[in-house]
Amino acid sequence: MGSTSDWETMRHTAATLDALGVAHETKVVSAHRTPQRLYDYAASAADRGLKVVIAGAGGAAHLPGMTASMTHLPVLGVPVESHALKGMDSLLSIVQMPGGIPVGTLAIGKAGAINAALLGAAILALSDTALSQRLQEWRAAQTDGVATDPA
Ligand SMILES: Nc1c(C(=O)O)ncn1[C@@H]1O[C@H](COP(=O)(O)O)[C@@H](O)[C@H]1O
Repeated sequence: MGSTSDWETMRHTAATLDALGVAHETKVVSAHRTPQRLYDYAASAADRGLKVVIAGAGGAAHLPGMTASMTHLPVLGVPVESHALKGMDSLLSIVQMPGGIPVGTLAIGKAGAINAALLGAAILALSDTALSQRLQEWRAAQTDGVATDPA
């Protein structure tokens, strides 16, 4: 994530990955404030054994796109809700990538943070049958938890 202030949103990604039993690391890396850290992180990600990168950032959210430019791993972008523009700036700056360098863009805020974890897990589950089973169980539990009555 681009800042420690994004953790309030991105903790939902981490919590969902924990619930699914997906190993992960959490780091603060900013394309703007720590460009060398971003370069080192993105350029070494695949060699370090990472499989998917989830990048959350707000405002002028260049982090996901710049990460995607330096790794061939799938990059999922979470637009963190900004104060001034309610995350529309984050969304548009993540989703409008030039052709050739894709970022899989999720929804603004908490829902996007949760869904990034679920989508990342689904990618990993293509080659991990135990994770695929856990993901299906998670989905079934969610379905079971939806009430039929509103109150
Ligand atoms: N969008 C980016 C990038 C980046 O894209 O590299 N680095 C920090 N930020 C964002 O700035 C916002 C405000 O950060 P502060 O709360 O630290 O001022 C955060 O949402 C962060 O993701």
